[in-house]
Amino acid sequence: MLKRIVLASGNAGKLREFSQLFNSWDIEVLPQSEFGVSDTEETGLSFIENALIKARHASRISGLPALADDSGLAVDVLGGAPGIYSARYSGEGATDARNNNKLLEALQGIEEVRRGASFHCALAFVRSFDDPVPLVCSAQWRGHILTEPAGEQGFGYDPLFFVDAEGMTSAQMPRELKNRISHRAQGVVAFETMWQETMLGTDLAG
Ligand SMILES: O=c1nc[nH]c2c1ncn2[C@H]1C[C@H](O)[C@@H](COP(=O)(O)OP(=O)(O)OP(=O)(O)O)O1
Ligand SMILES: [Mg+2]
Repeated sequence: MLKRIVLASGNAGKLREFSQLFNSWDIEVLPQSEFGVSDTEETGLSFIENALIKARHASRISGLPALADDSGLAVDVLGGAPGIYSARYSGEGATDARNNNKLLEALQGIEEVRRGASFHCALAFVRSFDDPVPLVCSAQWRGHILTEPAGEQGFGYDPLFFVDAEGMTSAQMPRELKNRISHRAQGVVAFETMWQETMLGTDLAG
């Protein structure tokens, strides 16, 4: 039996990472665009709520189980901003470049030791749009925000996110490294544990 789930995201950077993160899984993870699912409003007040909203929306339209990622960057000295508003940080027509510029402006004059930040990733999986027992989990990744961008890999805030343990930004990491240690990578590990505890033996997971 073909096991297919919809990946409820329109972000090309995330989709690239998920295709590697789910590479070894015995399921087909297909982007929502293949089912004509477009973005929905992210009205939640937390990463987890927004992940659930996106997963339910994609499942409703595709008729398939769906997995969503809601993620973002929380900067300590900004009280956790931009947080769940990371993608919309620079307002109407926001792009990664504008968001990064706005972040640099917000942190102007702030010394390195006070530039700590975390990437957050919430994952939500629903078997159907009205699934009363979704699988949800989340993970964080610690770093600090540089004063200028470095690196070409990845997406979003990666060029500004310096990971001290690796001595480089997440945009300077080879794809394999980021996909071993990132908030999203850790989230998928947590998700896999829940998946094995609840889904194995069901139709979906075989
Ligand atoms: O590994 C990452 N490296 C760099 N930046 C990242 C990462 N992970 C999330 N981010 C940033 C991008 C975006 O500014 C926001 C996610 O917003 P978020 O609403 O979850 O995603 P999105 O709107 O781009 O696509 P979608 O909602 O269709 O999944 O956090
Ligand atoms: Mg979004």
